Amino acid sequence: MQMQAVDGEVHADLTLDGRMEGAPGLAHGGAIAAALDDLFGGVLVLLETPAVTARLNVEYRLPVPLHTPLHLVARCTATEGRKLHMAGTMSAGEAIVAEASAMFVRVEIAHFEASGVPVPDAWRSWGGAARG
Ligand SMILES: CCCCCCCCCC(=O)SCCNC(=O)CCNC(=O)[C@H](O)C(C)(C)COP(=O)(O)OP(=O)(O)OC[C@H]1O[C@@H](n2cnc3c(N)ncnc32)[C@H](O)[C@@H]1OP(=O)(O)O
Repeated sequence: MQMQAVDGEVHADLTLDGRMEGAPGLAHGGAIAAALDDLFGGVLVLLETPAVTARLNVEYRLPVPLHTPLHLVARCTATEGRKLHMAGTMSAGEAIVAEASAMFVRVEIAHFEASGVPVPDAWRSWGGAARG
C-alpha cells in the first residue's frame, strides 16, 4: 500500500480485490483491519519511532465493496511513555466505512532484528523503547 505523509497524517489509497473477499462481493473484515494497522505502521515511520501494535480496535460502519477506491487516513493522537495512541479511518467516497483506534508500544530495534531479517538502515538511527 502506497502511503503519503500530509500535515502529520498518513494517507493511502487502496482498492481491495477478490483476494480480500469475505462475504460475496465484499471485503473481509480482517483485510480492513490489516490495512488500517499497516497504515498505523506508516505513522510510526513518519514519527521515526519503532513500535508494535499492542491493541487494535476496528469499528465496521458500512460494508466495504471490492473493486472500489478507498481512502485511508491515520495519525498519532497521543503519546504516553512508551505508548502511542493512533486513530484512523477508511472511506469510500464521502462515507466512512471503518474507523480504527490502536495502542502501539515503543520497542527497541532488536525487537524486529530478532526475526533474522535485516531492518532498513534508517531505523537504527531512531531512538527505541528507552526514548519514551
Ligand atoms: C518504525 C516502523 C515499524 C514498523 C513496524 C510495523 C508494525 C506493524 C504493526 C504490526 O503488525 S506489529 C505486529 C503485531 N504486534 C505484535 O507482534 C506485538 C506483540 N507484543 C509484544 O511484543 C509485547 O507484548 C509488547 C512489545 C507490545 C509489550 O511488551 P513489553 O514487555 O515490551 O512491555 P510491557 O508488557 O511492559 O508493556 C508496556 C506498557 O504497555 C502496556 N501494554 C502492553 N501490551 C498491552 C496490551 N495488549 N493492551 C494494553 N496495554 C498493553 C502495559 O500495560 C505497559 O503499560 P504501563 O507502562 O502503563 O505499565
